Amino acid sequence: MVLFDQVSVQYDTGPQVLKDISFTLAPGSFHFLVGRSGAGKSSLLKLMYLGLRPSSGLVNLFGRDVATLSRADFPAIRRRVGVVFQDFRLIEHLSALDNVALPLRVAGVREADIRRHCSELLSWVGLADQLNALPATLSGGQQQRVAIARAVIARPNLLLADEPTGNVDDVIGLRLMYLFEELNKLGTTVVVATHNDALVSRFTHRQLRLEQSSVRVFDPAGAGPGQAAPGMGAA
Ligand SMILES: Nc1ncnc2c1ncn2[C@@H]1O[C@H](COP(=O)(O)OP(=O)(O)OP(=O)(O)O)[C@@H](O)[C@H]1O
Repeated sequence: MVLFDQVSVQYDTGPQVLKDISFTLAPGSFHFLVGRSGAGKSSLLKLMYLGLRPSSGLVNLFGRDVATLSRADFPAIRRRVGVVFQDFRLIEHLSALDNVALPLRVAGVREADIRRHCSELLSWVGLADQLNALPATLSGGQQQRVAIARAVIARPNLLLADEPTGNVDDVIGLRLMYLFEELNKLGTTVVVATHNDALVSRFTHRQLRLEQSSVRVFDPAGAGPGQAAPGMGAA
């Protein structure tokens, strides 16, 4: 599903943000991505949704080496990836429902089905009364839930969530995690980047730990720290 081999990232003339990172994500796996602020979590996620090219090394998504992809290949890959951005990136002139509907409209789903699916999911995340609200009229936590609903509505193969519980209270945070777990049970590979150690410790999912530009795979359910190498550890 995802393979990184000796991947490094450097922005312009700055220091290396990620250095020789190698890991694999097996289809259907669930990982937390943890590390202090500035450790490179968002950069690593960007590599997985074609938002950034590695400075060196190999990134393989869905069996394709991203270095060999042309711009024309991007939309098909991106349709398979749901992203919850740290800053939400909702379309300001569209209602909550129409923001969530975007991936389904791109996929050509029937309008009646779109309205039904989107209202059901928005109700499930506690926004039944805000279907027609514009993003600017919603709180940060409500906008975050709209962003999450938009990322999961089309059941992506890969879900990447950047601090998806950063703006909500613990109860809603847990509910959103359960939503990700449900999606994972249906086959979606999930990566959740978070600072929230308390949340991470409630689950036994594997962790990609970013420290000093390197990644280490930790399996709380297993024998302890593992090595991060292609074809093992996170698979
Ligand atoms: N577009 C960019 N240009 C230059 N430097 C960047 C850019 N994006 C990120 N960086 C730098 O790369 C490093 C890693 O940033 P990144 O956002 O990936 O970390 P993070 O772990 O997601 O942080 P946070 O938890 O605070 O969101 C930081 O030092 C940041 O300043």
